Amino acid sequence: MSYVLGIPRYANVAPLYHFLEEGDGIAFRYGVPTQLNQWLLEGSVDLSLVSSYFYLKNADRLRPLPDFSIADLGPVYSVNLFHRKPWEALRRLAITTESATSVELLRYLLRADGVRAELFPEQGGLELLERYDGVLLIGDRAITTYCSLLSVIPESVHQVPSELEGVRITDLSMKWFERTRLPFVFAVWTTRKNAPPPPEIVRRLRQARSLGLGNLAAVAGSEAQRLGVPERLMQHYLWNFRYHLEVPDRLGLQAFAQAVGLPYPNDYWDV
Ligand SMILES: C=C(O[C@@H]1C=C(C(=O)O)C=C[C@H]1O)C(=O)O
Repeated sequence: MSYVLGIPRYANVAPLYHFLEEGDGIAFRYGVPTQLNQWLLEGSVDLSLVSSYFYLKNADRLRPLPDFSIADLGPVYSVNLFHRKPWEALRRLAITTESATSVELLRYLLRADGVRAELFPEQGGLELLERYDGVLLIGDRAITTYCSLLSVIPESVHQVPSELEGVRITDLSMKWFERTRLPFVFAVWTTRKNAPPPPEIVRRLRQARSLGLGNLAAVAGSEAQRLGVPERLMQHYLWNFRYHLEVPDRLGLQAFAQAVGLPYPNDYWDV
């Protein structure tokens, strides 16, 4: 029987699995983070990238690998609140149903600034701005939405616009950085506590990550094609991530646990 890996099909995950071969004891199951979170708890996947918030909330049953993350320091470019009114004036927001972490991050950032907005789960894109003050999008959808507003690809990271065609783009990871000066961890590879990860699988995951990061241009090329966005933009997007859950990332995760009032277990598989 194959060992089942839960994978969000987002461009930011591609450097981890692009060079991982299915078969030979490994099967993939794709889903959005909110689905994968449930599948892991239920047992229909064995090892999955799960939303960091979901992990923290279910830390009595889950344990992550020690050295894998989808994290970043500063802007992430794909966890965006699109809005017309200023941040302080936001009252009714549509939120993605794909993510647990980003929604809790948004809740925290609003609360920290004393902004009293109500959040409503919705599926859709910028058309929701007709009915809401803002729309939270993540992953590929946030990237393609950003690109649809962008007329020129910025030459420098300092030229990435935060407002396009009257729509403001608030990058939640950047807002987190301004507050904490720490990385933000969106997801971790996690198993159930009663089912340790086979070392051979972890070895293959590490090897795939090395190949993915070492050949980022190839990964970016195939993801750019899949999403229909410029390759140069995809490369910049991908080189921005932190995939190793290093000490600064762990400190970021600890600060996030504190921000949302959950304990930080600091307990990883020794593998
Ligand atoms: C930063 C992102 O990372 C993703 C965000 C997740 C979440 O918010 O639950 C889960 C997995 C990550 O791949 C993104 O897709 O925009």
